[in-house]
Amino acid sequence: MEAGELSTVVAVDGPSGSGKSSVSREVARRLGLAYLDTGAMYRAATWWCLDQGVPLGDGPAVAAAVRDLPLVMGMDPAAPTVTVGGRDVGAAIRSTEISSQVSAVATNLDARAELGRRQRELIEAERSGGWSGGRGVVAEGRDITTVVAPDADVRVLLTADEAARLARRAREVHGSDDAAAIAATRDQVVRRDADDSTVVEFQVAADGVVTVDSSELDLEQTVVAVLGVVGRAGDPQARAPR
Ligand SMILES: Nc1ncnc2c1ncn2[C@@H]1O[C@H](COP(=O)(O)OP(=O)(O)O)[C@@H](O)[C@H]1O
Ligand SMILES: Nc1ccn([C@H]2C[C@H](O)[C@@H](COP(=O)(O)OP(=O)(O)O)O2)c(=O)n1
Repeated sequence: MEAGELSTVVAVDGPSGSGKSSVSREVARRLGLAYLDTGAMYRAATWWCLDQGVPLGDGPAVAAAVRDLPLVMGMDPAAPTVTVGGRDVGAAIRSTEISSQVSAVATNLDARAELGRRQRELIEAERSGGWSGGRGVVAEGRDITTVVAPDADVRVLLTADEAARLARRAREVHGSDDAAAIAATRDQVVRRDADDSTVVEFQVAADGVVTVDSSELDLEQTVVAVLGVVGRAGDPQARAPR
């Protein structure tokens, strides 16, 4: 039996507010898999550039800073961590300042190449060992099903209509989904996805990627739907030999 044969890699992509992070984390927890939040890596890279005084408009300087990024991702789904240069930045990278500027890193192709390389390394490490001891990983982002891990055992595009995504993010950030909260959230969700879409396709499922639409589902129903996709792929009859 080859090393990694029994491991499972689940790739989840989708737009902002579709539920990628909360659903992927819970799916990983229930299956005993590691959890990799690749968006947190883009956020950490943005935090690092600002911390180092690197102007986000200077593409080559951003790329150089990302190459030197001293990033450690803690992949326990019960308590994921993001550490840069020994500092826990888990809370800082969720600030509105980072959310509004992260696309500058996400649209930098050299930065994408570097972060994608690190993501592949982290995913491969979970196939043979890592936090999961070789059980595998749920990795979520925008280009995991297509660029980072197109050979994943399970590939899911998690979608939700714009109204559902705006309302979820507004409740999360502003504690309300009234008109003012929705308006205040629009930049983070709609503008950022439009910017990010210029470099990576995450609105339409690629060949072989299963779409799960969470617009009418609550969190638990969405977790169950994704577990269902994993279960079908885990069926030896359905799973192609690696
Ligand atoms: N299916 C769902 N129904 C209702 N709320 C959800 C659902 N999925 C996620 N949420 C909530 O919406 C917010 C955004 O979810 P998140 O997982 O951060 O999305 P993403 O990672 O795709 O941006 C969170 O507060 C989360 O609890
Ligand atoms: N694999 C990835 C993951 C995230 N990104 C981009 C998309 C977003 O602008 C940022 C932050 O991603 P994150 O998933 O935290 O964003 P959300 O606010 O949850 O939508 O990074 C990406 O380009 N490729």
